[in-house]
Amino acid sequence: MSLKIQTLNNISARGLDRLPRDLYEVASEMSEPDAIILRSANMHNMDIPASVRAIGRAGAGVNNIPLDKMTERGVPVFNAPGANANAVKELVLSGMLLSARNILGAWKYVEELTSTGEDLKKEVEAGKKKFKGVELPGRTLGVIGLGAVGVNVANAAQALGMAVSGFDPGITINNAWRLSAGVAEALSVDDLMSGSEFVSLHVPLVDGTRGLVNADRLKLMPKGAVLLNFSRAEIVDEDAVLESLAEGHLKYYVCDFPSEKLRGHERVITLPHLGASTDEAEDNSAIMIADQLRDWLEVGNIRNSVNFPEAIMPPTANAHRVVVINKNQPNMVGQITSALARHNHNIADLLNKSKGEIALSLVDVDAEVAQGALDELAAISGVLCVRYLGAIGPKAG
Ligand SMILES: NC(=O)C1=CN([C@@H]2O[C@H](COP(=O)(O)OP(=O)(O)OC[C@H]3O[C@@H](n4cnc5c(N)ncnc54)[C@H](O)[C@@H]3O)[C@@H](O)[C@H]2O)C=CC1
Ligand SMILES: O=C(O)CCC(=O)C(=O)O
Repeated sequence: MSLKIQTLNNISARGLDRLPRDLYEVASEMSEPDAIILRSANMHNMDIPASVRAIGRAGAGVNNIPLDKMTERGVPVFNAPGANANAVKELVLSGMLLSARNILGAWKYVEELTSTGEDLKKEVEAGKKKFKGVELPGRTLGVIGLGAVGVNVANAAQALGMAVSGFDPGITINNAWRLSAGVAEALSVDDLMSGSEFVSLHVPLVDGTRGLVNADRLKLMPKGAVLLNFSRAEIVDEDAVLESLAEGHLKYYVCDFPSEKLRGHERVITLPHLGASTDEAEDNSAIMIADQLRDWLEVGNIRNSVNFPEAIMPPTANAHRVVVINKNQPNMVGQITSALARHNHNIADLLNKSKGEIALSLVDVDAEVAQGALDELAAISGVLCVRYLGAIGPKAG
């Protein structure tokens, strides 16, 4: 078996090394790939070949991938939850410090001084009053979205002495356990914004979060507040931010998504989508994605898919595995097992899971599966895809 993996962005070599080259061909240009690994490349207008059986996002956000189209085709999309969360947290903390202490303005001031010797020292001392800042302990921070990144940001800010509140109606039990006890629960986005001198956004870009921070909500923030956006550009109404800065209401906008309008503004700090760009985050994300893709392509297991159910079934000794992906509708398992029975196949183990419109069955059959049986499975109405993985398990002793 040889599997072809196409990369659409630079992916850490430590991750790609998890794909053994006797089994995998990995390249940025290839025809008919079995899977695609990417970071921020925009796949929405891409012609995705029919050969693709998986997409792996080496990161968190999947708004650059046509999820609905992939679900309709029966293609799982994976991401790497939490793999880059510490990197983003550290940049958010940097952003808070850059804005609280006016560091970039102060640095620019010094860079532009042309005097020397004693005159330089005098100018330094005379000029520094323009850059007086504030300290973080006691300041209020509101975190919108308490997922992998948001919880890290909230906990770190609290450890620095800030008074932190958070809003996330969909917080997972796991993230609720990770959250420091002192982080207060805001009742709504409006409630959070009206009580926060710093607001940091950590929600995915979906229909419900597009334009989440608008002119009305910016007005709720205290005068002199700082907004940090390391989520996605479209979550914030950029014109409203520029207006609020011009009115002297918002003090700083710190974000990871530059635009023509934002660039050059003295109270906007934009970084080149740098949140996840550390050695550690790039390695973690690529390793996680490579391992998950291997588990899916070779064994049929699904971990951390955003459009497919979690499905993990240890291979049965001496069995041959069939993976069936179908629309989540009644009587599919019955039809799948009947089709196999018609070909005298005995089922050794079976797992069926569903999520939204998609269902997946992992079927371990105790002998090699005939092509006729596979054709019959593929012909069942509602089946989107059938994959025959063959003998994947240990040999019985
Ligand atoms: N700048 C960068 O390089 C990076 C940016 N990101 C962005 O940050 C986002 C969050 O990343 P993670 O924390 O890893 O994702 P996550 O999936 O762990 O957390 C997202 C959280 O947002 C919550 N949420 C969704 N809609 C909400 C709403 N309307 N109000 C409040 N909470 C809401 C969810 O319940 C979830 O707990 C990503 O989707 C991505 O867009 C993530 C990593 C790197
Ligand atoms: O891979 C990157 O550099 C971007 C990371 C990111 O935005 C994400 O993980 O959502």
